[in-house]
Order: sequence, then structure tokens, then C-alpha cells
Amino acid sequence: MLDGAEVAKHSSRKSCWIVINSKVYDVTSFVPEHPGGSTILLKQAGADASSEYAKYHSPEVVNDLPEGSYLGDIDPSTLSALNAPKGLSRPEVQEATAQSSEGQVPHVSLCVRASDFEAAAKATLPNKSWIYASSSANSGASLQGNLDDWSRVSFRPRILRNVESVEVGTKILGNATPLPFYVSPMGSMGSIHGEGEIEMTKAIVQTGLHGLMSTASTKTTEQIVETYLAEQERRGHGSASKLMFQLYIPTDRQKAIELIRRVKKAGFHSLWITVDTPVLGKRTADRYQQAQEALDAGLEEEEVEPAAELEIETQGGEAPKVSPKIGGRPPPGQLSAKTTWEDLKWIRQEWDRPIILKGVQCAEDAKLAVEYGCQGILLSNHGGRQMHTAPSALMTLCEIRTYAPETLAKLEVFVDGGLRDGADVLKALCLGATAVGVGRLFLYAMAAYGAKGVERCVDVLAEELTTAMRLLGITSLDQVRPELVNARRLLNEMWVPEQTFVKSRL
Ligand code: HEM
Ligand SMILES: Cc1cc2nc3c(=O)[nH]c(=O)nc-3n(C[C@H](O)[C@H](O)[C@H](O)COP(=O)(O)O)c2cc1C
Repeated sequence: MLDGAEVAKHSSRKSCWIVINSKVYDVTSFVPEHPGGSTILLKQAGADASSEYAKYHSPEVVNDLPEGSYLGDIDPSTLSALNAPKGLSRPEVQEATAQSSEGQVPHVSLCVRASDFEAAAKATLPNKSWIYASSSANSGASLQGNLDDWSRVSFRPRILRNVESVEVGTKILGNATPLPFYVSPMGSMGSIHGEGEIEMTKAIVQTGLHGLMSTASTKTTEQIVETYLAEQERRGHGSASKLMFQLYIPTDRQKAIELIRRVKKAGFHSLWITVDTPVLGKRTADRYQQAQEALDAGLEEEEVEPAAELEIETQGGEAPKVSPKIGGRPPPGQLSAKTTWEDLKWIRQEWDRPIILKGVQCAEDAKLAVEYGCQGILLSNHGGRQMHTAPSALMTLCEIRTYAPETLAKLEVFVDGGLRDGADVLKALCLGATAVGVGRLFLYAMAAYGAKGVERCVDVLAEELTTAMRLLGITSLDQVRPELVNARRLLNEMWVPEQTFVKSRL
């Protein structure tokens, strides 16, 4: 057993030990590699990092540390000798939970529009968690494009039809769903709510929606499935809800295979492989926040200068790396910049259930997804968190309708990004989508009100959707068709092949 006073001595970049769940790790060599930045680890040097760690990672992520990092267990009677995290006094650390400023949260009944949950989350969350949930890449143009493009498609309502009763149920990959939307996968839910994925899973079963769980969850796959099964049991197995798995392909092939096998054994219905993330996008607000945090903790002078790092790497004969601070390095172990279409072949050998590619952004790749035997594609730019000025899902859908319409008959096509009003779901369905993924709205609702908030958010979206159906003159989702919307504004700006430009100039 290790003594707290001994651990506390290793509190610098030169020697950095941290405690996670009563185990002591030497993370010195990992600090400059940590994809979440070195500051967050250095702040925990010689301290108990368990609660901060649990906000971002599942208990298993520590196993990705280099061999030999685990030093032993901490002697529980010496915990008080550990350091307090740098830059924060102890009471502040304890207060920094999603529930910290509950008093300021508006009453849930004031969330009248689905978009109202955003303000409620902002009032609830500690700043760091708010930034994590709301941030986007670079200038924010991709996120803004997502938000804007829903309004750039308008409806063409039909009148004088009997719309007294409306049916909003449909199917996703052959499974009934009460509503044509589902819960998008979001990592690190522990930073948003103490029970993160557990709370979201309860809401999923309660509402009957299908839910995608992220590889970067803060609870293990098994914990999530256990909750799902217990909730199903509690409700007499009456919920249509299915759990689906979002896969970031681990760089180590063997680890990837093991993960896929675990997910299969746990009973997940389908594999949604995220393909828009060979490297993490430049999350601007997180960067400002991290830089400020480093300054506040007095750690900035300890940061490795990118130039120095480049030099060392080059001298060592390896390809130059780029520090996470200036972007470009894939998180070790979790994202692989080397993944290609060919990798789908060995994944297919391991997984005989539906495969959906998450993050398709042009018509050519939609065609390739058909060739590689996928069952679905999710048109997405990761909620504007990856590529700068990426197309919105609606724009990509228009592109596919124009250049690869045959794929719509061969694949189920999903869209996500920027949905803030249930009525807008109808626009995607009219243009040929099967269903829409909802990310931040549900995360915001959970932040402010837990599972009950997510349930309320689903009700609000459902109400917006059914009202819009009636006003559009339809009573069930098999009546949606392209003539019910005007997508001309998007079509005007849609990509056209270079040849078309040339012809039009002649
Ligand atoms: C000690 C073992 C650790 C390992 C192996 C590890 C690994 C990783 C990996 C692979 C990522 C990038 C992918 C992801 O977002 O999940 C990441 C991100 C991150 N990590 Fe860690 N981490 C460790 C410890 C910690 C600790 C102790 C903290 C907090 C005190 C922390 C906070 C974060 C944060 C805030 C991010 C960024 C999340 C985001 O912006 O998406 N990590 N870490
Ligand atoms: C906080 C947060 C975390 C996310 N984590 C993941 C993830 O782990 N894996 C993934 O494929 N997509 C992730 N996404 C992207 C979502 O699955 C989805 O594509 C996006 O949120 C949809 O946009 P919306 O939030 O505007 O609805 C994340 C999004 C947010 C906001």
C-alpha cells in the first residue's frame, strides 16, 4: 500500500502520480499524450482525481495507460495527506457537480419549446461542463450551419384534410419506434450529470426511443445494459426502446475486436461507426477554457513548447507529432487516423447485425457505404464539433437526392445536427430520411432535470411534431413526400460537379 504523503510528493510534470478509484498511477509519461490536455492531469498531480476522472471516462479507460503505470493501492487512512487539486480549493471541487446551482434552474414547465432546455442547462452546469456540451469546431460555422439550415427548408402545407387523429410511430432498422427520432451518442455524460449514461438510459426506456451509447461513455457497456434491462423489467418489457452502440474504432486491432465482441455479447442491436473523427476537431471554447485553467493553476510555464516537441521527435527519427494544443494528434488508443473503408471488412466479420456509418458528408461516400454492405448511413457533422464549414445533414441529404438517389432505396438514411424544434423532423422525413438524431437537446434536458427532463423534452418535441403534421395536412408518416417541403434555398447552394461549372460558362 502507498502512503498519501508519498504520493503527494509526485506533483509535477517531472514526476506526476494520481489516484483514481483508490489506485495510484504514475502518469508522468502520459501527461503530454493525454488527449484532454496535460493541464487537467497536472492539476491532479499528487491528488485524488477519481471524481474529475469519472466525469469524462469509464472506469476502464485507465487500462489504456502504458504498462507499469499502476503503482499499487493507496492506504485509505492516509488519503488526507494527498494534495488538493491545483487551482481549486477542496470545497470548490466538491461543489463542481452538475447539480451545483440547482436553485437557478427554471421550473421545467417553463420549457415550452424544445430549445428552452439550453438556457436551463446553462443555468445548471458548471462552466467547464457547459463548454464541453455546447462547444463546436473552429469559428462555430458548422454548428451555425446546422442550426440555420433547418429554417432554410420551408413547408408547403395542404389544407382541408381530416387531421383529427395523427400517428407518429415508424420503424428504425426494422424496430418499431413511437417517434421518428432517437437519442444521439454523446461521450463523457458524467460531466453533465452525476449518473450520466444511467440517467439517459432510464429516459430512453421510459420514452420508448432508441438510444445510441458512445464508446466514450463514463459508464461501462455492462453497467448501461444492466440499467436498460432493469428498467425494461420494471416496466413489464413494454418499451420499444433498443440500445445501439456508437463505435470509435480503437487503434489496436485486438482491442477493437474485443470491444466489438463485448458489445455484441451485451446485446446491442446495431453498430454505428463514427467515421468523421480520424482526429479530434479543434474545439475552440474548450481550448480557451483549458488555457485559462492552466494560467489559473500556474501551470502555463510548464507546458511543452510545440516547437521543442517537434525538434525532439525529429531527432528521434520519428515523424513529427503536433501537440494537442495546436491540434492534429488523434487520441491514443481511441481514434485511428489510419482507418479506411477496408477496415469495414474485418468489422463485418465480427459483427453480423446492422452497421451504420455515422458522419457521411457527401454523395460519393453514401454510394461507397452501399458498396461496402452497410445497412444505414447517418448524415452528420458531429454537431459541428469536427470539420470547419462542413455541410449540414440536410445539405448532404439534398446532395444524395440529386447525385445518388438510388442509395435512398438501399440504405436507411439518418440525419442529425442542430435540431431544436420537433416540427423540423418532418422536413428530413419528407426529403427521404428515416429518422433524426437528437443530441444536445437531450443532454441539456438531462443536465437541468435528469431523466425527467429528457422525458419532458421528448414530449415537447412530439407535440411540436404532431402539431406540424396536422398543419401540413398529413396524419401518418407514410404520407411524407418531397412536395410537402421547399428545399430550393439549399439546392441553390448545393455542391455541383466542376464540369457543370465549365459547361455553364460556355
Ligand atoms: C489516467 C488515465 C487517463 C486516460 C487513459 C485518459 C484518456 C483519455 C482519452 C483517450 C481521451 C480522448 C477521448 C475522449 O474524449 O474520451 C481523453 C479526454 C479527456 N480526458 Fe482523459 N484520460 C485519463 C485521465 C483523465 C483524468 C484523471 C481526467 C480528469 C481529471 C481526464 C479528463 C479528460 C478530459 C476533460 C478529456 C476531454 C474530453 C472531451 O473534450 O471530449 N482524463 N482522455
Ligand atoms: C457533448 C457531445 C458529445 C458527443 N460525443 C460523441 C461521441 O462520443 N461519439 C459520436 O459519434 N458523436 C458524439 N457527439 C455528436 C452527436 O452524436 C451528434 O452527432 C450531434 O450532437 C448532433 O447534433 P446536436 O447536438 O445539435 O443535436 C457528441 C455531441 C456532443 C454535443
